[in-house]
Amino acid sequence: WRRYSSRLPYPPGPSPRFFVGNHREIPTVLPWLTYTEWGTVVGTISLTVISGDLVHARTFGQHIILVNSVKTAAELLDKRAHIYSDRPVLPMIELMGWDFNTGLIPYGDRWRRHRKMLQRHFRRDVARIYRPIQMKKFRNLFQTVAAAIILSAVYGHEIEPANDHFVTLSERAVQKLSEGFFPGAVAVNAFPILRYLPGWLPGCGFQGFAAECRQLTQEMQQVPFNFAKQNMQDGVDSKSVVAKLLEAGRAQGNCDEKMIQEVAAVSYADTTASSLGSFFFAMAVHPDAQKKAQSEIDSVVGTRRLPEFEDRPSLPFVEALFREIMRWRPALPLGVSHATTTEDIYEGYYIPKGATVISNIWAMTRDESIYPEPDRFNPDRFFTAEGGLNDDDTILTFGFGRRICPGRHTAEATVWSTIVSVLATFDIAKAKDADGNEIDIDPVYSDGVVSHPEPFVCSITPRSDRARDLVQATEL
Ligand code: HEM
Repeated sequence: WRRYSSRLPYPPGPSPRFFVGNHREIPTVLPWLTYTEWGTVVGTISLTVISGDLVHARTFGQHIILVNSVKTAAELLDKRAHIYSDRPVLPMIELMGWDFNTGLIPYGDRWRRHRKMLQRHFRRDVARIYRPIQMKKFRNLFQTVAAAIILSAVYGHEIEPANDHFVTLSERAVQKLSEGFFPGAVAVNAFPILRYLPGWLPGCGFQGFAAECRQLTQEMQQVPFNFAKQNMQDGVDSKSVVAKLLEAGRAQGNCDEKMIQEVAAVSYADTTASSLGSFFFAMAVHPDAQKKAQSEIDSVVGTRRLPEFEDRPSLPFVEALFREIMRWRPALPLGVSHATTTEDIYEGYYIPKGATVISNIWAMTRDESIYPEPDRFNPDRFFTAEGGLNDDDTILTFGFGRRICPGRHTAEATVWSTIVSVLATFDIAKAKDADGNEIDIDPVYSDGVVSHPEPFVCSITPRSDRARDLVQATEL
């Protein structure tokens, strides 16, 4: 089988050059756009025949498999999850201290233990416990709303409205992770031996960068953990995830504090803020969709109270709007790369062991056969001809298979509750300049694993005196 399989071709893709492979074609800016093009273009100078669903490229010795369709992602990453659930080995990640993160841990026992802890506290039924916090924290600005929820649930820490120490630590570490792919760093990932060279050698600037990042990743794990542990010892906190994990560990006599620190820190290096930014952007430029959602909320909920999670099934248009935000601007356009633990054959193509497998969520959310006019923001696409919500409720940007985002139930509830609470009480629109002209909004989305809109100006005004009074008077 081995002899047979190694004679099969790799999936189609750009022709590799000697030694460097396709290193020069791999884009450094918004790569998901180029990868999506590779899935649709047939034959250019450097491209051989491209079938679309599966594309093969190579950088130096590393095989890269791009999965461009939901169907193929389901076949490989879900159904063959026993093969496709590893992560690529990137020495730079370890040098930067980011290897504590569940999302980057190789498939195996340590990952399994992490996942079990996370699932215990974030699975669908447990995620309901955080609903009161989700509703309460809506009062904060949207940039900090996600961090406020997760830090309160995980560490029992109520964040400062601005410049919160814990939030800053996480933001700086996440920022470094996105920056960590400059040329020197890419070279270490391709040639791991370089990690042993001293920082003063030319081209070894990555060592200093990595040391700085390692310091941050350690602090973001230790500082909030010590806070929660101290509160627990002082008898102030027994409800946070950290307090519960410590208690359970101690009761079982095998309390792995390091692992609890890691798992807790994973939860607050969170990406929910990207989706919230896209929501404000979408609402400012699509007033019709906004009005439609507001009318639905007003007619179902009335104006004497704020929406609750129990209202969710009665708000189909808000549901469609939520799905469309997550589809239109997926927070992780390329997900998190998987890797194969053994070789595989798919539709006559050979996929080697150790290949990096990239789920191109951007391409999947732009599949015209499922989402006509995919770049248009259109929540109505989630309704059937009969007027009911269709069954397309899988949020692709949470990834696939055994490595699918374990925080998805909490994240989904945070995004939904923010959408519905904001729309019930505020109007979002384009801001106006001094002459009263509307200021156009077209935010640049950042590169990196998480793509979020760069800050933009928009107007957020209370919908009416009644709504404003309600917000002020209600003990949220
Ligand atoms: C809108 C918000 C979020 C989005 C779009 C998102 C998306 C993702 C994606 C695409 C992956 C990789 C899936 C794959 O490998 O196929 C992932 C993994 C992960 N996410 Fe999320 N996530 C979000 C929020 C959260 C939250 C709130 C938490 C914590 C409670 C969380 C914890 C994790 C962890 C621990 C992993 C690694 C799982 C593993 O490798 O086994 N995420 N997420």
